Amino acid sequence: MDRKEILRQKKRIVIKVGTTTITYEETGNINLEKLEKFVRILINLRNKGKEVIVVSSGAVGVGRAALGLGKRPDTEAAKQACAAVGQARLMMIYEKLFNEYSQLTAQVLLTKESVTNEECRKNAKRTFDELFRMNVVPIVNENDAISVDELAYGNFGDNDTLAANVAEMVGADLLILMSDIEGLYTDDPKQNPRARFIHTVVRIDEKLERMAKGASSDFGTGGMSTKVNAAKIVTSSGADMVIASGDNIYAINDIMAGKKIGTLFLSKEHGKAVEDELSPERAQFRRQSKKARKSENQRSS
Ligand SMILES: Nc1ncnc2c1ncn2[C@@H]1O[C@H](COP(=O)(O)OP(=O)(O)O)[C@@H](O)[C@H]1O
Ligand SMILES: N[C@@H](CCC(=O)OP(=O)(O)O)C(=O)O
Repeated sequence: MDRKEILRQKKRIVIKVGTTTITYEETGNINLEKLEKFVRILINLRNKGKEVIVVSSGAVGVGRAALGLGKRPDTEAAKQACAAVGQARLMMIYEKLFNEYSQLTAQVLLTKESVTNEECRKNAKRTFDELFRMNVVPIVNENDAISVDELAYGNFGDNDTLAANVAEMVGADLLILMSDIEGLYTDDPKQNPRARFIHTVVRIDEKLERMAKGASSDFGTGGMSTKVNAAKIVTSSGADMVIASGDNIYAINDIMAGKKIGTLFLSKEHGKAVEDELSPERAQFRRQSKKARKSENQRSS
């Protein structure tokens, strides 16, 4: 089971772009050239028959730049006001770019309840299903102007976790996180020059979780720890996940073609298959234990 085999057949894909991918670090303004390329890549994926959902960060950063705030806003109200300004601007630009190719988009702003409350989750899923049926590309973000989960606590709603929850909700088979770094290292390479790159993650354990630290830039939020958290959600739901650098936005095409770009987190099922390929004895032991459990269950029922 190789990367090409796994990635080329993906059908429903969630792609998350971080603030650092779509804005200029020095100014916080939107990188229009990159956003335009990104939109073309998305439309091309649709032309190939794939279904895509975008999870786009950037509301706070873009709002902060638009309002001319030099430093990161330090009150919740200021961050939320930035998000309200920035989200509208961001959507206006996405809308304009998609419109050039007559592709309809939709803004879907979610809150924690959209995922944790069963009724809201059902509604959100129904909306996504309908949007897919209508050939619309949903552009998702957290409803930052009213939600405090992400802005205040930096966990649930950070967009890495949000993207994972959306991928799980819509039954996506692949989540791609475009970041300011090419993937997962054994430690934060910005702090530790001896950190080594990890191409494939077969299984997420505590050791791996400890490697992933927080964000180091002024605009990024979650860092690697929220990405590994996202990988846990996604790989348990049966999908694979890739983290890659948004510096080269065309990397999305290479990922879809199965090239060795970024860090691939294998779904639990694929991870087991790879482990079994590496160790046939282990595969045999697993099969035998499964058989023993089955006959034990049959005896006791
Ligand atoms: N083990 C690690 N491997 C790679 N990057 C890491 C690791 N631990 C922490 N990081 C940091 O995570 C950052 C990426 O996350 P973040 O700043 O939230 O950006 P984005 O939202 O664009 O993905 C990297 O720039 C890096 O400094
Ligand atoms: N929802 C927030 C961004 C949250 C977030 O996770 O940001 P990032 O680390 O840039 O992906 C916004 O749109 O500004």
